[in-house]
Amino acid sequence: TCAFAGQKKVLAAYEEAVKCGYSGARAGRLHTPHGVFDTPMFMPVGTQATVKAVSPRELKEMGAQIILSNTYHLYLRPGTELVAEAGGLHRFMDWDGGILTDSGGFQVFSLGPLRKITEEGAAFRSHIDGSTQFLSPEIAIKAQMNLGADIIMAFDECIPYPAEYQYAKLSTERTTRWAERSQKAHTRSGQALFAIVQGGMYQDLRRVSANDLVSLDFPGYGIGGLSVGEPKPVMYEMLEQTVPLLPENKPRYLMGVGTPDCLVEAVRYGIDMFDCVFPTRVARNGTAMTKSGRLVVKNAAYAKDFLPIDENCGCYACQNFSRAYIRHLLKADEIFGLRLTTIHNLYFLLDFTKKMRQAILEDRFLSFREEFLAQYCK
Ligand SMILES: CNc1nc2cc3c(=O)[nH]c(N)nc3c(CCN)c2[nH]1
Ligand SMILES: [Zn+2]
Repeated sequence: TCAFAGQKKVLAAYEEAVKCGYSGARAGRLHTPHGVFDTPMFMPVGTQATVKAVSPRELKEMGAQIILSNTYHLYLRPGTELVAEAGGLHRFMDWDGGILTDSGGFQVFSLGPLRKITEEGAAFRSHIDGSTQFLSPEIAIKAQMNLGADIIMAFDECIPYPAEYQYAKLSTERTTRWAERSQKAHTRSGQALFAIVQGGMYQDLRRVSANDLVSLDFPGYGIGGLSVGEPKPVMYEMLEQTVPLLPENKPRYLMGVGTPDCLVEAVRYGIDMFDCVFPTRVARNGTAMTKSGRLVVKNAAYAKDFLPIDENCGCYACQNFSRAYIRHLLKADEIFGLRLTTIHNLYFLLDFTKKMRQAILEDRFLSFREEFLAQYCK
């Protein structure tokens, strides 16, 4: 069922399937124009309209439901009007699953040499050609309407870590005003706009940010400003302060997270959606993810290891190739090597979220979490 909020049909409606006992963990289903998707879910990152080294067919095969693309990059190159002329991002990259675009709020501060932030927006220099650029809530929303993702994000400032209380306070209040401007600029029906909770690492600012954004009534909520170098216990503390204030019948998306241990903790607090470049990025330098931790398949130790990366893994790489073969490819700088480690790492995280969902539905999530954390060395 799709919930209705005000006069707009909420397309990322959230029907909660099961709530698990003591924890806030829940298994839900997310309704979008491109399908109904299961949560908890991991979203592979396809920053420039491609998940690096894998095809849409392979993504579908490994169970990807929603993938993420970045407005910042596509706005600078090839331009979001061009993508709109091509028929929108789904057509352009031949992906018929769900797409979520980030608003640029993070990339502006983490990529381009930042020029200046004002009430109006953020001026910066393009990391591609150094040209002076400007993003505001209105520009970021227009760009995302051009791209045509199923879920788009409000324009925000990801507060750096550490940050002074006063700066975090002023920035968070501005991000809330930017969320309201994002909402007013968002005129495309059939597309859900999520707000992004900020507040730095300050409990009171996190609560104010969450309450202010909830009163503006969005169909879903991102939790931003985390996984920016803070200690994990601080991230969990911010989740504990924030998640309970968000509506139970709306999706919660923890931005930029993360490793399996962070995922299982965040699901316990009630997070539904995740994205992270980690699995694809470490794959490209020859590191594979397993339930016991990382396996640097490039290491000499695996030169004559004819077993798969993980013999219990159902991915294309583990079903057909050995560690020795993948190590050989990586040492020889063969592109297929990167493809195999990427396929494995994405499959691992997609499968991990599926296993968490199953555990929640069978009301055994807390023991699943215990067993996983006991075996996984960070
Ligand atoms: C890797 N850590 C991380 N923290 C983030 C915070 C925000 C954040 O606070 N705002 C936005 N718009 N994006 C963020 C992202 C990008 C997610 N793909 C983050 N990534
Ligand atoms: Zn595998």
